[in-house]
Amino acid sequence: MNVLDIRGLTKKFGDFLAVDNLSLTVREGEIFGFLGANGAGKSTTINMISSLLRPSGGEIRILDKDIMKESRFAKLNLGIVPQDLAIYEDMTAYENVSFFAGLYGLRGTVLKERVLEALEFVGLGDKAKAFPKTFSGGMKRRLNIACAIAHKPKLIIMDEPTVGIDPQSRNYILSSVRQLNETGSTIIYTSHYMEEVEELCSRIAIVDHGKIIAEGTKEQLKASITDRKDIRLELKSSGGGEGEHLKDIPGIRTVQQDGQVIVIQSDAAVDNLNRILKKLMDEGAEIRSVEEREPSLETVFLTLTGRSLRD
Ligand SMILES: Nc1ncnc2c1ncn2[C@@H]1O[C@H](COP(=O)(O)OP(=O)(O)OP(=O)(O)O)[C@@H](O)[C@H]1O
Repeated sequence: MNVLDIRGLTKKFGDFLAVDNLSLTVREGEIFGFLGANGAGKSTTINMISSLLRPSGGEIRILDKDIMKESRFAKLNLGIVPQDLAIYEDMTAYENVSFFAGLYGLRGTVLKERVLEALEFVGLGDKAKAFPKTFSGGMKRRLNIACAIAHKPKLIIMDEPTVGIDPQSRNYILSSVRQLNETGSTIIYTSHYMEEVEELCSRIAIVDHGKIIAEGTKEQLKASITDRKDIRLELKSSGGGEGEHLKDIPGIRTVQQDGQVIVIQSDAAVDNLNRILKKLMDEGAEIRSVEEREPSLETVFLTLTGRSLRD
């Protein structure tokens, strides 16, 4: 079954077309990656799915029901974790979750139980009476998630839920996403961290200038890029900057160096490995290992959009 069906969605701001005839289907049980560089149109699309913005054209269906015609049904079945924290500092953690659960339609004892359950789920069970102003950034992000899930929605949209938090909270959030998915929620996930998307998502859509320009599993997206390859080199030691010397070798598109590891994106058709190795050795570098591999998701993104996901 399709949890989300978007057909021909369009949003104009004056003359500017922020979302341009976008169509997308998300199936039950997926963790679906929704990727785009800054300004690509992700938030505008998400705001239309959550009825915060009115589309200029097109149709959005949640569980096969039009969200404009069946707004209560859509509200009950959708949970949104917004990019900007939507929590009230002067209300306790319990009151925050309770407020949102109420908006989503819960009442009475069920509401109380679900709020406590959601707080427990995000690891804030013992902080029900605490105020968010005493929380770390990671705890606030987790509270933001609790607010969106207490009503157990079928579809959860998470808009960059791991921005600006410590690695421990990030891991906690990533495993919560998996757990929510395993217990029956379909997830749409946006992030500027490609590793997260690569690890979590079963299917991915790339949006650029308001349009879907590629969609598929990681494997399908990687296989679609036949004209690029990644070369990964590890040096025995590094004085820094060895990769700089490689940029003018024919076929090389980008060179990224992180300590002893150099990752090169190159045209697949150009046989330049010998020249790369010779240049490094001429500079006195000692090479520990060399590996040619299929393009990473980052390379796929860069090739299709001409931009890096984190620009
Ligand atoms: N209310 C608005 N009025 C005018 N232009 C807008 C409005 N909201 C968004 N835009 C423009 O629409 C485009 C898409 O913006 P959107 O916020 O959807 O991008 P995004 O993909 O979510 O980017 P980010 O990763 O930075 O959140 C941008 O060029 C933005 O400037």
